[in-house]
Amino acid sequence: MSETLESAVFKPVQELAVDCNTPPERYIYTCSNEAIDVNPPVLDIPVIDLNSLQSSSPSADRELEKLRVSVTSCGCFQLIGHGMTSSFLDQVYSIGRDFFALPLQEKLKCFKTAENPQGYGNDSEHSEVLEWTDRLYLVTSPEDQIKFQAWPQSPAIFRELLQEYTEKIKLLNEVVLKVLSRSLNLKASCLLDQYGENAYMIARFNYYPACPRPDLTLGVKPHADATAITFLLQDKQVEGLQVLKDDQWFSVPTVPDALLVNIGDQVEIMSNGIYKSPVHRVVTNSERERMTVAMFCSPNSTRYIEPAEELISKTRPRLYKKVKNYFDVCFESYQQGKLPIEVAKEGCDEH
Ligand SMILES: O=C(O)CCC(=O)C(=O)O
Ligand SMILES: [Fe+2]
Repeated sequence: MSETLESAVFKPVQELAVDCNTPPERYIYTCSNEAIDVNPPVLDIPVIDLNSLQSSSPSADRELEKLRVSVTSCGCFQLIGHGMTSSFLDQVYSIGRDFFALPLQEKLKCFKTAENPQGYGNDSEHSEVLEWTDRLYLVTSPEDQIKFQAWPQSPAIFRELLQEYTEKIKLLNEVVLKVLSRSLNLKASCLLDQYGENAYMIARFNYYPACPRPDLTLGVKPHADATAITFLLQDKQVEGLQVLKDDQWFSVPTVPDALLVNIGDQVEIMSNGIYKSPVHRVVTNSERERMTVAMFCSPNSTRYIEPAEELISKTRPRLYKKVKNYFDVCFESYQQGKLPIEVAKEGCDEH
């Protein structure tokens, strides 16, 4: 490999975790006064069956109501009946697991750079509190944004499988946006029309090595996803995701073959805040590594999104302004030390 400046200072957490008794200072999460609770109560997240939602039987209405309640109360739901087989999801999962099991030299062939943030790496070049995780971050759609040079050559099936998964999630995302519209009493195409064509899809394989002190470090710090929708393929063996609800952390269980569907900031905006993008974080495990595959779906950066007209009224005024390229909003918010959703709210009545 040609060693870049970035890869020279890169410290994979995977390597750090070997023979580590205490995480280095930079990984100690000091941003909260409370200790990290690795075993909070379990969140009762409804399991939504897409087959049942799309059927013409009366159970479809019940399922739609369950979806509405679930998204209103926790901003996410567990989706089954999505049409992807268990063995296909296992294959998607294993291309990530196999990639992180490669020797470092091999993984570094996909190393991200300052010019191209896609690829393998973590945030160890940054100075803030670091997260106990390594990642493989790849734009998978639209085609002209894909940087295949950052995609692993090994395992050999990686590219074909991730592209197949992308196509399946693309279709699933459209269906989910339609059922979310219906659950808000909007016409089925309402959210999808705003979402538009040539949307962005990003795959992020999150690898969390076992950590000697889960009470001191986080796999991912508290955040809300900047997406429209996130689909998360969880680790079947090891849990770690937590969602903040009513100012308390809850752990998210893994449901076999379900995809966890997370409402992102951009659906929060389009729904005029009826659906909230949940704040979540990831805790580590002292015994076992964990890996997840997140698929982030967002409108194309040229697209404007705003609260649906039908959801604005005298009693429920418009809460967010019209925004374009939410990644720019995120950057602006980061510079101002605010949450992106707060920036989307500023001066909304002026637009
Ligand atoms: O790994 C997880 O459980 C969640 C990861 C996550 O929140 C993210 O990638 O945005
Ligand atoms: Fe997230």
